[in-house]
Amino acid sequence: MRQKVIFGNWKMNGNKEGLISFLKKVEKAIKKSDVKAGLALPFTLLETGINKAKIIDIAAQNVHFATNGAYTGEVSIAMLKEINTKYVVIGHSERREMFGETDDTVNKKAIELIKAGITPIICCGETLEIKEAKKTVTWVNGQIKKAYKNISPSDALKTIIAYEPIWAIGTGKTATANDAEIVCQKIRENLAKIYDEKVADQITIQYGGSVNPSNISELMSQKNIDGALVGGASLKADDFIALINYKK
Ligand SMILES: O=C(CO)COP(=O)(O)O
Repeated sequence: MRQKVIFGNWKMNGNKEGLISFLKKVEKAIKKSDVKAGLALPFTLLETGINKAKIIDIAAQNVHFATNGAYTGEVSIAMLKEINTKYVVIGHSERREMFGETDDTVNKKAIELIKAGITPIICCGETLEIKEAKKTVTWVNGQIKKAYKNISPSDALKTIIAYEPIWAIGTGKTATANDAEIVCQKIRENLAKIYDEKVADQITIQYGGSVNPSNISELMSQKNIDGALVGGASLKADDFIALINYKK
């Protein structure tokens, strides 16, 4: 059985003091369970998070695929590795929309992260326009196919996928659990076509988009939804605790 993996994505929020008290409160309250909890933090908070967190895994929200060089403002994989970063979120729709992330850069980042032993959390998801044109599955499967180009089956197992419909991010509109399940199931079928069923069956697929303490249980009860990537609701310790300790 796949383990549930619930990560908060703090986006461009938070500070050191707030993170330290958040971790103290949350780690005390997280019940021993089979849920893996994580937090994707801004670069400046990574080291604090990694040093202070005992249970929660820490992720970066972006990285550059190049080893080093003239990329002003960017951070390399080696830099993240030096501070012991275990996960990096790549291809988030906000990065695709505002910072020029493409399927090609997502693929390059995934390949280099896997080489470095860091788990990429590969984001995909459709706009409202694509959803309304009933092209969600084609779109998302296209993103996945390109993200996994030249990645071997054994390396594919070292990745996580986050399905985040763009129209559901920060809008309060969640995909219904059933709609999210259908897309996640289609992603898994696509992985089975790219690789095989055994590989597809082992890859964690998270859902993201307005996940909160009141809808988490229903989403997590779906067969093909293996966790969540949570923005807004991960910023408050009490909500994050409720998400991790969700009622099964
Ligand atoms: O983008 C998200 C997580 O990466 C989702 O954000 P919200 O949970 O705020 O909708």
